[in-house]
Amino acid sequence: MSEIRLFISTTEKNADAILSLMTDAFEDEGYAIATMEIDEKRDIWEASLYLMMDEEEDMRERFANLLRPAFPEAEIQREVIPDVDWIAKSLEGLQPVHAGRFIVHGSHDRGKARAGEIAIEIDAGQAFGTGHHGTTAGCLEVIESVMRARKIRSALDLGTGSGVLAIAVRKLAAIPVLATDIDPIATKVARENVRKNGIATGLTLETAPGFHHTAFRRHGPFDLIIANILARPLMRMAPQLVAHLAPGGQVVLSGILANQRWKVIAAYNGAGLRHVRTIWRNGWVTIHLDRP
Ligand SMILES: C[S@@+](CC[C@H](N)C(=O)[O-])C[C@H]1O[C@@H](n2cnc3c(N)ncnc32)[C@H](O)[C@@H]1O
Repeated sequence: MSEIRLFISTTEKNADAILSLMTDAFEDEGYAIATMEIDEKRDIWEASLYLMMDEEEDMRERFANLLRPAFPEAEIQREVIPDVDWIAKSLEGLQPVHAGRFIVHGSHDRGKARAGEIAIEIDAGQAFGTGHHGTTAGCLEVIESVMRARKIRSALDLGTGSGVLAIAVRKLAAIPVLATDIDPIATKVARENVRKNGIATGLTLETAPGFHHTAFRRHGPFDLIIANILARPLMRMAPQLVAHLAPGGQVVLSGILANQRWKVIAAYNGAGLRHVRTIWRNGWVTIHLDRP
């Protein structure tokens, strides 16, 4: 058995319809994953279907039959994904990651930032958030664009993990940032990373589940709330999260799979927010919403 990728270049207009066709047709088979990868700068949208199967088997015809009625021009490409060398992969995982203007790196890669890049030093520890995951990278990109376009005076990073996103906000602007995590190990790791990044003041770390801590009332309401958790808890906490958002505030949510995004957006629309933009990174989406 090998991993095969069938993929098709498309446009923003057709992306949703193609992804839905793929998910509906193949998801019950258990071995297929449909994802959308987007290169926004070059406006390239690529819908991919990953399948585990014999290398000789070719599903292109079945895939083409599915797409042809709506997309007769669609050209399906196929590649065999080489077996993963996990040692090489784990070393690759230690390489610096570029997301927007940020470069997230370990201590061994200090000084690798190029002119204009903002360096964040995170050593892989027991907390999530080295920048390699599509959710973290997506958040970093959206945070940068939100903070470039709007005046943000305070921020909350809920589910801070390694502290990477809170550190990113603080590196963009000298504003007060509250960063919380349900996991005390994460807040300990984050504290160490905050120190390593030379942030001595203005970033408060607390261990708290959801919004259960007096710090939220003390520091809020916030102009920017970032939460990279998962779709279900994000949907559950929509009313509370919005209650801590200042008028005109901005929200960045991640930890959401492509096919869960409409439910998350609906939950936040119901709580009074407006959808601004969604970006895809490695099969995960990051959503930007605001309070009109
Ligand atoms: C996917 S990690 C994100 C880490 C980091 N913010 C990033 O973007 O890389 C999610 C973090 O949220 C924390 N978390 C999960 N549920 C939470 C909750 N209800 N309240 C606070 N933190 C939570 C987890 O412990 C974990 O550290």
